[in-house]
Amino acid sequence: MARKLAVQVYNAGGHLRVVSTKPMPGNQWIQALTSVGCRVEVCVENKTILSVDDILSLIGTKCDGVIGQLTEDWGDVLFAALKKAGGHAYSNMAVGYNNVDVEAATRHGIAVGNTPGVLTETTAELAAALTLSAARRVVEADDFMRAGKYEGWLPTLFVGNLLKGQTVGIIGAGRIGTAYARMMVEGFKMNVIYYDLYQSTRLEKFVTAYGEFLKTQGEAPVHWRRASSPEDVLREADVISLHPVLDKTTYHLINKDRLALMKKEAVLVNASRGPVIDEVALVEHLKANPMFRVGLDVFEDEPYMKPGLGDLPNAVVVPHIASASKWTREGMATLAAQNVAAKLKGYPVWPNSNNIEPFLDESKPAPAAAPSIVNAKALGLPTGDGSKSRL
Ligand SMILES: NC(=O)c1ccc[n+]([C@@H]2O[C@H](COP(=O)([O-])OP(=O)(O)OC[C@H]3O[C@@H](n4cnc5c(N)ncnc54)[C@H](O)[C@@H]3O)[C@@H](O)[C@H]2O)c1
Ligand SMILES: O=C(O)[C@H](O)CO
Repeated sequence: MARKLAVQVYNAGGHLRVVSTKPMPGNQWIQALTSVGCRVEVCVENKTILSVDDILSLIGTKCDGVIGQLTEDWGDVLFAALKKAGGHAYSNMAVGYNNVDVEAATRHGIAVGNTPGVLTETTAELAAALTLSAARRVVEADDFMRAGKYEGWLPTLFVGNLLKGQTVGIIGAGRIGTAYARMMVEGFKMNVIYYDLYQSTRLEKFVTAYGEFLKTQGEAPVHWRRASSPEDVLREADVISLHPVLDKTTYHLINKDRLALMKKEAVLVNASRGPVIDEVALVEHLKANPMFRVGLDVFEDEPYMKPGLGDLPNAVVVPHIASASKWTREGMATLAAQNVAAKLKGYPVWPNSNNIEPFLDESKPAPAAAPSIVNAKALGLPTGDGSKSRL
């Protein structure tokens, strides 16, 4: 018999029961649910990652919708239980949903939401921070300083890489990859080479226009190139940042053979998902190439690092914090709640998940639509901007 987990209840009399597996920041998300008649139960158990059994006990025998986290295994067992409890809606509080078996959800008629857009710039900024930290050896130098080893300026102390005028490689030039590329182009006048399954005309147009602008300032223009393979990017770029989704096509996209193609002094950044890199191969590569550096926000077996990674001075490692700004995390919670609330109310799905701004504008009521439902088509859900009613 599953253990009962501690929950905090909002709007106890609400007729629709929605569970959030974690407390989430801000109040707007609770408001989005209670204002449409939901009783909201937030799991406050002191346990970082909930098991499937934990979540089964939270779902119980009557549950209309759930907001869950990327650390949880949302597969057939949980969707079957949610369906049996009368549920119709699930939302990840994340844009990535590789922890969700969307086919299983669809089979059980459950809509799956995610939270695109609100975290694009925040995540790209952290990737940029990791790039700078790795290129300029910020963490190594900080450790050295705190250890009382600094005896005075030296011409050879912590020499790193200059970014200006170098080439940045993007693998996965979607929302975040494009935002990161723009930062590196505008900030450091880097040239861009990218690999994606689709053409990123937005990125290409931006780099072309910025190159023209630089020319008017009497500066060298920047250039872009779309590569026909990840190998082209790895061979050519001085900095490579990974921003694809995690699926079968990107699992271990960076492996031993591909690491060997990269420049000896290249910087590799990953703020996508850990399994995009074969982390064992990466540890070996870092050991053999001390001037090769990485900045990692995500790890293959989170919360763990592969043996040896944490001992290497040429790796900067942070605990999956790329979307961790107050505005972004509150916005993610709001979008997740709006996905669930709108589905339970029978509202349509917002037609453009690349523009979710109207859902985050607190000065106006949110559109009566679900911001982003990834299996909307498979479930045959209608799309619409919700102009007929408001959430
Ligand atoms: N570290 C974090 O905290 C954090 C925060 C936000 C997002 N993410 C991760 O970043 C990912 C990207 O988010 P986004 O909003 O930019 O998504 P997006 O859908 O806009 O971009 C993903 C891009 O990956 C491309 N892609 C898919 N398969 C590919 C392949 N085999 N090779 C190359 N490119 C491929 C897609 O065509 C798309 O352009 C998310 O799925 C999530 O896993 C991590
Ligand atoms: O996919 C996501 O949204 C992140 O990993 C958490 O922000």
